[in-house]
Amino acid sequence: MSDLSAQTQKADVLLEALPYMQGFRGCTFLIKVGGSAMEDPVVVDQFLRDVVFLEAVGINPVIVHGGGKAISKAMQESGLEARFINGMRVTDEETIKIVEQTLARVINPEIVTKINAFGGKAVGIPGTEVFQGQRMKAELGWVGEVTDCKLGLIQAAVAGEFVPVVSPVARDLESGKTLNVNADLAACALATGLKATKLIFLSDVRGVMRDHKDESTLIPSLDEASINALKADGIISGGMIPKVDSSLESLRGGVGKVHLIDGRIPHALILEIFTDRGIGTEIHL
Ligand SMILES: Nc1ncnc2c1ncn2[C@@H]1O[C@H](COP(=O)(O)OP(=O)(O)O)[C@@H](O)[C@H]1O
Ligand SMILES: CC(=O)N[C@@H](CCC(=O)OP(=O)(O)O)C(=O)O
Repeated sequence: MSDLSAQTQKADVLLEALPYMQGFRGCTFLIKVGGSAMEDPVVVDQFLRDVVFLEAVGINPVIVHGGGKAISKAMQESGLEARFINGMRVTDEETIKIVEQTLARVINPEIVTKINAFGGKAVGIPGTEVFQGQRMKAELGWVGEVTDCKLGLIQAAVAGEFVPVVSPVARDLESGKTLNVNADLAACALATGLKATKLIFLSDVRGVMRDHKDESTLIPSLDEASINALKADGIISGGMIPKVDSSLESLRGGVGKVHLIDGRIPHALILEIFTDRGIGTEIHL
């Protein structure tokens, strides 16, 4: 290929992105990055560069991060066994300390530092400053659901062109203590509060598939009726259930569209948003 045609191809790639950039200027995208998509530091770097790119073209990215795998590892190092009920970590007094420490001292600062290193501006915001909650079930201990979001800090950060990076913990309205919140549910609550144009989940699967183990069975687009049918058939199970259920709730609450993408694919975010063919599963009402 001649130098000139290679250069022209680069221009074509940029021009394919142009209508998306024009359409999304000033829009808020809530991006949830799961612990399972944060295993490989090279891919995390690529993802965070994409976030800086989004911000640079006038989109307002807001990040809610998980950290389930890192929390389980920290528990193991402290001699504690991780236990889950329907995807929720059973969280006793000792566990909530580990959850808070892992999120506040390891995961959150890592994301903030990297965004800053890539030339963006990020600010870490503890979920307790944003999410108000209540305990879910006695058997889960200090696990909460979000009852309200305080948007002041997020809006101030966005106005100052900072990317807010929020951890999945909430302030318990009754006791004032910290509650451990499933990061998917925290992301949905915040996306709804912000009326985000898009809610994007980065996980460790291609999207919703008919057969987990066969990527060629990826389902590109889903609505409420098809989700219910797939759940009834047991095709959507485990960790995917809270993701799709809370996604539908967010859509009903005013979020524009939900995307499930594979965070292990290099530059998954840019590919999903700025190219004509998405790479994951799109959920709409
Ligand atoms: N139909 C399905 N398609 C894809 N993944 C599914 C499906 N049903 C269940 N899953 C499970 O959902 C998991 C993703 O949810 P989860 O583990 O909670 O991710 P994260 O840690 O990123 O939040 C997948 O790893 C997969 O095991
Ligand atoms: C209540 C509950 O289960 N909280 C989660 C919070 C982190 C999370 O959800 O992280 P991922 O997105 O990486 O799974 C936990 O303790 O693992």
